[in-house]
Amino acid sequence: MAEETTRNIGIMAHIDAGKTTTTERILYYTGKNHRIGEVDNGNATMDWMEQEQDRGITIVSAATTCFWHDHQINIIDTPGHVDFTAEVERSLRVLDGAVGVFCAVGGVEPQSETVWHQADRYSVPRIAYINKMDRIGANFYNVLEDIKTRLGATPVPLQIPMGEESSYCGNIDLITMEELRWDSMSDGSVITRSPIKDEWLAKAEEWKEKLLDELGVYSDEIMELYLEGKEVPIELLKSVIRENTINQSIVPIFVGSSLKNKGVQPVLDGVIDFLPAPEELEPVKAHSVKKDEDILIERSAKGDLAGLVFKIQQDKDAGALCFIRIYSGVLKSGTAVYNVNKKKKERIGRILRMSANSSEQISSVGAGDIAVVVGMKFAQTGDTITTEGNQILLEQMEFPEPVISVAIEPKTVSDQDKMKNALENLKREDPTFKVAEDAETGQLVISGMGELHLDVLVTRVLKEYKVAANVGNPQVSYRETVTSEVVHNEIFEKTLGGKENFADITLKISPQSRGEGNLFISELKKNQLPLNLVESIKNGVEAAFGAGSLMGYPTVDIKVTLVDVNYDELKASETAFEAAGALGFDSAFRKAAPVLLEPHMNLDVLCPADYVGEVISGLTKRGGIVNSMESKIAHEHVKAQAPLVKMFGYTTTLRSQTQGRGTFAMEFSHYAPKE
Ligand SMILES: Nc1nc2c(ncn2[C@@H]2O[C@H](COP(=O)(O)OP(=O)(O)OP(=O)(O)O)[C@@H](O)[C@H]2O)c(=O)[nH]1
Repeated sequence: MAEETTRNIGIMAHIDAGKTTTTERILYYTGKNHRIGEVDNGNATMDWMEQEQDRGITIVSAATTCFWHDHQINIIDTPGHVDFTAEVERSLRVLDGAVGVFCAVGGVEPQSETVWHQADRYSVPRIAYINKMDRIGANFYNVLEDIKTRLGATPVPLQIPMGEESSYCGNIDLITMEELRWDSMSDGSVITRSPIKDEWLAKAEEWKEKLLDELGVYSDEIMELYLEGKEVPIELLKSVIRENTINQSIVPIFVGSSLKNKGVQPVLDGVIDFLPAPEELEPVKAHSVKKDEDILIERSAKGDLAGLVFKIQQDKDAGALCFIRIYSGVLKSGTAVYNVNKKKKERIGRILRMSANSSEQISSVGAGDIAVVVGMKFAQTGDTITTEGNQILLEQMEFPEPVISVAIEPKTVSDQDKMKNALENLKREDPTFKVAEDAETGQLVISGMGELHLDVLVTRVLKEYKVAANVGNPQVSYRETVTSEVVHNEIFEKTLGGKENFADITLKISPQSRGEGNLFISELKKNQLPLNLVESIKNGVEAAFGAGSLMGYPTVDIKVTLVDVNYDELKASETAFEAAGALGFDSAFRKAAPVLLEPHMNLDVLCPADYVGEVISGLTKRGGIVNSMESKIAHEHVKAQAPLVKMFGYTTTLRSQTQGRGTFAMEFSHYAPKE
């Protein structure tokens, strides 16, 4: 299929906005599904993992292909919970456009705000779909306002609903000025288009004017026709909307009720009409390993192969499924490729195109497309796949450090092996998940981005991989740093294998600002010490950065300066200088007034006005600082900061404080000294 007919899109939504229901309808109408899967029955095809069905939420993004009006749409499912940052970021990285799904009752919830802003950072063009128009309390116009004020976006409705709640019966298409109706008793496959009846005419004209007025800002041609009272051709409207959606000036708005099978097909039309095809986008940023310089890669099937592994999913039968986005060239089965990150060659076996519940084997996949390669051995999420001759790295994905951890201990020896395998698989899938061994207790500690993230990981180890294990309570991941400047002299002297090893170095250790990270620099004069030995000291210091001497947590924001050395050519060795670096750092660290840092989180809490007092006092009790409070249409929005350690179990507290009506999002903000 030609490139210009491909769309790689994500569906972004707050939990419960109806992403799964909407995706199901999309797959149904695009003819891939035989029946409509209902989330409530736990048989939705996208939610194929057992655990997702238990929890009723979508946690893992699957890439699913469907076809609509001679276009291929690859849907990259995007989780809506900020605890799954890595999932969100990795899918944003490979999609070219997105559909934001909002609930007509709840509007913009804190988590959709976070995900929306992540998409801003990745410059992803978006259209939005306001779902659940049939629900009691549905208000299309409130959500428009919310999108404007909370997301800072420019919503441009291309459709408006006829009625709301139980009287919601269809949409007015403001582009063609027609009524669109779906038979309530049917599966919604058939749309009846008819001229607008008197009842809706005034409203339709009011919103058409608003549409023209808004688009007139971007097009003199539209503005002139509008001012002269002339008809604006549909093609002109569509091309101006397309251009300004792709450059992210506007967000076209669609509306419907996925559950009632109304309003979904126009969203699919919108994906094709207004979201970009891969080759319309800027060349891709990459780094040439051989030349050590940044380069741009044309998005063409004729170029050298460049693909990004954006997801790994373990399949019980097939093994590792590697989801790869191809940016340039063609990936063919039976050929050898090169994994630049792992510096390993791999053979490409089967290539599959995935639909929600089946897969089709294909022989190749070209630039702009997405496919799954079965059984790659080394690939990990984030790796670049290319040819050996063309060593380039696509822009790397950056993930925040995990802030919470839990100890996990296998019950028997056989569980130990199973757990090793499980953790290894999970690590390949999820780069924000870390495994480490506690230096003191020898216990395995796994870390993640939040309580829910860890909970999901632990449940997968126990249930999916069937490992019997004891699991500790979640712990905050602390960091260690220094608060004063100290100069320290370290002398290393040891006879190893009959040879004297000697190093004498002087290090200055000083605190850096929060977030600056660790740094090693050398202030030695030229020729004071051979460069390989400076490198050895650096290696020693950097290895020691990994564990502070307070409690063994990683250190942050420390600058180490090598200020002097005593070099004895006969006794000097790399081993000695590396050891001196590591030991010198440890001793200097101890002297430089070290402190423990704990993660502080940004919190966004939404709740109805009646509960806001209790919510704020609850946050204050947990050591939170309320930064602002704003009254929104349906709720109060409280922004606060609090130490993560005090926020354990907050989901439950908030639920009981607000009778289930409060929601919150929490994100890492900064590290601060532990009180
Ligand atoms: N009344 C009404 N309910 C809907 C509509 N769409 C979805 N729902 C219901 O809303 C709930 C959440 O829908 P999902 O499709 O699972 O939402 P989601 O955004 O995928 O949620 P997660 O998988 O948790 O992220 C389910 O109970 C759906 O039946 C709608 O148009 N109207």
